[in-house]
Amino acid sequence: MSSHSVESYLAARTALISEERSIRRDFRELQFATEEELQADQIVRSIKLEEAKTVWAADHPDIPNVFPGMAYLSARNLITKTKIFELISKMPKGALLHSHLDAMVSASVVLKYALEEPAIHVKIPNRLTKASLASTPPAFRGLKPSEYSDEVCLTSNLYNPGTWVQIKRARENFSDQLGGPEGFDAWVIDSLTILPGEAYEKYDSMSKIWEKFQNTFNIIGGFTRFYPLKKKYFKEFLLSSIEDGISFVETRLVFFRGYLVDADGEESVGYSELLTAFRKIIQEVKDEMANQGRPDAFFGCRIIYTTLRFVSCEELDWYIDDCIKLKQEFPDLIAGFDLVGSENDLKPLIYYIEPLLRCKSRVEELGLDLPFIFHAGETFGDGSEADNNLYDAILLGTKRIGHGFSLIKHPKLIQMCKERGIALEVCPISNEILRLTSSVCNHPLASMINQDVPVALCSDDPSVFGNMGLSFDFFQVLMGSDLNGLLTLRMLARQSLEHSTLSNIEKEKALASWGKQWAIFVRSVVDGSIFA
Ligand SMILES: O=c1[nH]cnc2c1ncn2[C@@H]1O[C@H](CO)[C@@H](O)[C@H]1O
Repeated sequence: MSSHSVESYLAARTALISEERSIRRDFRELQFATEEELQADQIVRSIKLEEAKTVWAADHPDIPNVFPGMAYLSARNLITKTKIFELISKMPKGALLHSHLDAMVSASVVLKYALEEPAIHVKIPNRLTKASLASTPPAFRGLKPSEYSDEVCLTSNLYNPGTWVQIKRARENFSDQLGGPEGFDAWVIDSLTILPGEAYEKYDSMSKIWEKFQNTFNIIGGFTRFYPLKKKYFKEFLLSSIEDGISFVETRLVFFRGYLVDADGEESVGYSELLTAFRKIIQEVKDEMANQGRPDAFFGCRIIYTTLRFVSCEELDWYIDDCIKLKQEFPDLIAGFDLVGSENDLKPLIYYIEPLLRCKSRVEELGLDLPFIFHAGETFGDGSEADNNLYDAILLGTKRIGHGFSLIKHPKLIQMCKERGIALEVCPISNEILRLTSSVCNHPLASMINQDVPVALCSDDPSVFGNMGLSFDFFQVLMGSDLNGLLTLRMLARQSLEHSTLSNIEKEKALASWGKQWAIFVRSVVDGSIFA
């Protein structure tokens, strides 16, 4: 009879764990960590352990289901009080590769900008009462002086639904019963953001939460189609990203066939003019950083041209044409092409196969560097149309995959992403709020990282979700696995630059700049000055 000794069992166990760990991605990270990085990693691990016992194990009477990696919107106020968050806020994060430009500046700042614009007006479709306030969305627009009305109050009994009121007046005269001017601010801000009660209770299905989510874009569009505001918005997006340690961005902008509205209310600003303004703002921000002695803080911004997944094939041909023209005019600015909107409800990529293949041929003929960078697999389906988008995205040669949440179910596609260097733009907080997962702890991210699928961590729509910058998403990554540490975050930051659309030479420069900032950050963790 053979005997099983505990010693030999423990030896086999240790051997298995180390064998398995050695094929995980983070093991390779360890191989080229400096002594100082290893020390910093230990410091982060001990703070994480400490806070698991204090912050995340304490009783918080007003907060449900508390644990590290818990539902983001409920956790947010706790997160911002942690030392880990303070530390991550100061971390250089590399590139932000997946974001939607209309959701990048916090709602309170946008409202402040709007109140400075006399042309911006607001209207509502029905009477506002305490009962109807939360379900009545405001609509905004920049008007021509000839369209201004005498109406000064949205909340009076005499208000005729559908009449435009100048935003500043609407705010000043907002009824006291609805909270006065502060009530107006809260109403507008709530219409542009998702609150915890909405994400976790009121909108308890994916289609309900998507409806609220999509509405925030319909509302914000009234502001961001107003050209003077859009320019301020864009600059604020870049500056606030830099303050969070992001040094390069590729952001998705939905292009329409029409024009933006100028200060005089005329729809007269085309996309060439907008992109020229963006280019100037990017340069201004680079100059400002250089003047502040922070030349490594910002490397630039590019736009991923997008249209929505409900256009017809003929319309898509038009948008592709438009995108190609703009790429020829702004080769430095246009990074790629994508289709956006709910994959679960709208058209799959295969529906557009003819225009997409025509696009591929033209881009090749013209020798343009204009990759597809498709959203795909933002679903918990396995074999659904949204999930099948992964096959099409990869076959069509996508440079990266937006989300790829369902990739985990596809062994062959995982292998292809690894072989071809197709990075996933993973947005854990977005996926949680849009009801694909209940916590970062059961998000496929850890599995993707461990299996060595390239990943860039992204925030998606931070002004709607309240995860401004990338600090909150990085925080969640640290919470999402017991093994994730500072080296995991280093890997994600570096991969974001490696999988950007920058040329190889630009990438080297951007990585070198990031490396310098990273070394300073690591030192400040080790010598404790980060908390000074
Ligand atoms: O996570 C996402 N997946 C798919 N589409 C999205 C996501 N976030 C925003 N949009 C879409 O992008 C447009 C603005 O750029 C919005 O209209 C929204 O439908």
